[in-house]
Amino acid sequence: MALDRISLRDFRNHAQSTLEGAARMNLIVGANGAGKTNVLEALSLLSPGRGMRRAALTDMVRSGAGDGFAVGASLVGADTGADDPVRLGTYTQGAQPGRRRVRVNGAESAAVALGEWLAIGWLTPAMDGLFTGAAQDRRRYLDRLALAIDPIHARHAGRYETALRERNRLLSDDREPDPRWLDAIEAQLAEHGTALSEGRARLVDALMAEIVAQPEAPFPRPALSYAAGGPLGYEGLSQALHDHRRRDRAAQRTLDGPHRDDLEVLYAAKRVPAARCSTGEQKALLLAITIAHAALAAKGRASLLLLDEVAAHLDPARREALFERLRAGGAQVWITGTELAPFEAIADEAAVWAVAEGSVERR
Ligand SMILES: Nc1ncnc2c1ncn2[C@@H]1O[C@H](COP(=O)(O)OP(=O)(O)OP(=O)(O)O)[C@@H](O)[C@H]1O
Repeated sequence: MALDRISLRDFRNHAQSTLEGAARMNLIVGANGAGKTNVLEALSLLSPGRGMRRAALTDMVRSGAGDGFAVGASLVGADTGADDPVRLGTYTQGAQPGRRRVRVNGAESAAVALGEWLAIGWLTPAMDGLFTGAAQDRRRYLDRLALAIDPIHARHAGRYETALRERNRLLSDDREPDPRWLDAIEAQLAEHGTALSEGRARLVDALMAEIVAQPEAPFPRPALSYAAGGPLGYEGLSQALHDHRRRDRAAQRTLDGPHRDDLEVLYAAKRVPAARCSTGEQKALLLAITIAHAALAAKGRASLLLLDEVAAHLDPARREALFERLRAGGAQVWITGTELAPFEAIADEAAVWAVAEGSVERR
């Protein structure tokens, strides 16, 4: 299962680009600012969520274009019982520029429907600070990985966020909150919060099982653990929320729950937290997680792996090892680079796409 034909209309600097006949390995090559990452970002929108850059939809529309953008792709080899490819598409319209629409086989669908066909993972230079940065980014990262495996995870995350905002609003109000209203909101928090924690913990377990099955060298093996930010289980969480109303009111925010979770990552062999590893080691740990996740995601559904500027920073031995693992995994891979030289080892088996000034040509 893989994408075969991809088209971008009025997306970033691409007026109309079509990639016909994508391979299992795809190299996107071009000068700085050519529009390579834009192709990856367009692909990332074929999953629920805000895409690889978490950008506003209006920023994605090509400057000067009149009526929104469109990204479409056909998925071949899916187990549908028919030979026809599955057509996936997402677009915006000028009349409602802030609304992303999704179509599956021509029928208007919810964004989560994309997740039933495709699991998409990515690694970008913007993620370099993941281990040293804010816990919120690691939670978001965990959720993105989890929703690629189980699209329903996104719904729990959304509902939890909504209920959390509502409880915090009530707690910071000057008036005493209505306890029955709090009961109802806390029931929502406990329900979706429990599903969220369970989804994150399940993901970490599954990732670890995949990681230990991979060879240790030359990428360091990460050890992941899920650090819960509140009591686990419906009863425990709803009781804590109920018992801590007074304290949370003083703090004007909710202090228990999965919005306080974190993902802890160690360089396993050294028992050193990832945040204290070198830049190169951190990148290698992230790559190891990314590859393990793609392998996990490829079970049962088409899996796409988007690697933005990843190869240039690896020494030749690690680069070769990366290609080896990508070959062994089941994901369709998209890698960007400013030149072809670092990819010589896979240039024969890969489709090479040359990008220049927002247009794409097959080499
Ligand atoms: N909405 C938009 N309309 C038109 N052009 C845009 C839009 N958004 C971004 N761009 C342009 O797209 C170009 C950047 O494309 P992209 O990020 O894909 O580059 P790249 O090929 O990955 O480059 P690098 O190698 O430097 O990372 C920039 O020139 C930027 O100004």
